[in-house]
Amino acid sequence: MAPLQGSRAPMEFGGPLGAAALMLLLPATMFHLLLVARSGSARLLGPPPYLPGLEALWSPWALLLCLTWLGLQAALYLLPARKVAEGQELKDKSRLRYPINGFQALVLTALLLGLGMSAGLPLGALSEMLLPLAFAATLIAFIFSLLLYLKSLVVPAFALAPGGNSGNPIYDFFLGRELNPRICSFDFKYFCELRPGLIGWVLINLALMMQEVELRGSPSLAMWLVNGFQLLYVGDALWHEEAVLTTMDIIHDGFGFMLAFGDLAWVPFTYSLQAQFLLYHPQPLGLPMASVICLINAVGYYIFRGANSQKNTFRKNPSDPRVADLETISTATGRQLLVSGWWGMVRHPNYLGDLIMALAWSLPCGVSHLLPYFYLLYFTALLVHREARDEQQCLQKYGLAWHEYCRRVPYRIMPYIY
Ligand SMILES: NC(=O)C1=CN([C@@H]2O[C@H](COP(=O)(O)OP(=O)(O)OC[C@H]3O[C@@H](n4cnc5c(N)ncnc54)[C@H](OP(=O)(O)O)[C@@H]3O)[C@@H](O)[C@H]2O)C=CC1
Ligand SMILES: CC(C)CCC[C@@H](C)[C@H]1CC=C2C3=C(CC[C@@]21C)[C@@]1(C)CC[C@H](O)C(C)(C)[C@@H]1CC3
Repeated sequence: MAPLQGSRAPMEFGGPLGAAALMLLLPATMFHLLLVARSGSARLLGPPPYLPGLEALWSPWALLLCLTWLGLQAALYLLPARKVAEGQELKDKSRLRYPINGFQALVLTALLLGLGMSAGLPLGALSEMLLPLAFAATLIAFIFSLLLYLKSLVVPAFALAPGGNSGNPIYDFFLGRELNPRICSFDFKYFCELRPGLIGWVLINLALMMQEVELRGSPSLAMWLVNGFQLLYVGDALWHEEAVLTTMDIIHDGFGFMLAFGDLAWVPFTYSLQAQFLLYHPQPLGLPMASVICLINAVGYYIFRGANSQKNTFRKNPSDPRVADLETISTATGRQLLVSGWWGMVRHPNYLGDLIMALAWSLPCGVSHLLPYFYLLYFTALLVHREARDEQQCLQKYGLAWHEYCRRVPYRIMPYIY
């Protein structure tokens, strides 16, 4: 068994008790949302319309479909990539290599789907199977996390994540012990973060749109907007796939239940909530309002992409002409921090852009219900918490220089507010 790390990171998420509560609460919330979205009243805060029995949740076909989907995405991951990128330096000074072919996987999935649909594949029927599919995905996430936990017990100490090896099995199962679990060159965390869940999300959105066509003859403008905005977000993530290698999830967090469930179940089945809502609660949307919503999404995307690209370009090559003129602070690690451009506006401009987009994804659903705004509420909480975790890590990495950055750029996410 791998020894525990010398210096243990402080526990997050409320320790073992918080982790245990989240492991129950997250799947329960996901099923609540799935049930409520199709109910007449669609009340986010009310009780679910009914409690489904096992026969409504369990379907071997749904399990088979989920496993086939994972198999297809794994096969696409293994196809030759246009580029192989190196990750950040690890504790043993090595760097892992990652295939950059996520966008190719999206395009090939779309082509296969197009072929399937022209051969009569009833994609809309997927929208009737969301409950058993979500159940199967949750089951897979639990079993997968257990296997990951067992695997982590036999890896050397340097392969463990800084946060997920507290010695408490519940906490470590939740957060993930091993930083980069792999079999040969197949990296499970990197694969799950970007492929099955994100592509699954847009697939579910499309299925809901097809079902709307079946029911009402044509897709509504609101459904078009939600599908379009979220496809742009997923396409962007896969186009800029290499940038995920510098996120907290890849660099810092282990691969445990939180990310396995988040990637495989939470993202596809809760992030598609607006499209689910629209299928059962059609909303009128005029062109002027639709134009305003498109503008909000465009502003959000502009900030999100501008900020993420600026940081990624700077981290790759600080002398790149696109960032060379920006003002910086030097740190004791030899790395620099940007204090002008997007990163001089607030300390997390990318979160601000992401939140503005989240608002634009909910607005097509009107203002009669709180339910489609769940993503915005959850995402605000997630990013506020994530920002605090990142600040803590940056303070540890950069010490005084980070204090100086906070003095120069006092707002975290929203200028003059937070
Ligand atoms: N849709 C979703 O569910 C989610 C989306 N996201 C999105 O993912 C993206 C990535 O987010 P995340 O990984 O949390 O964090 P960031 O991309 O914001 O990365 C934070 C890191 O950036 C570096 N950094 C911070 N400040 C500066 C600066 N001034 N100059 C240069 N480098 C700096 C630090 O790392 P270092 O110095 O070591 O480089 C810091 O740890 C965001 O756009 C976020 O909105 C995130 C979570 C969920
Ligand atoms: C369910 C729990 C409360 C928490 C689970 C969190 C995960 C769902 C998210 C953690 C970080 C994520 C990122 C993206 C999706 C959601 C998760 C996995 C991301 C891939 C979305 C697309 C973006 O462009 C991105 C920057 C690549 C994102 C990276 C972080």
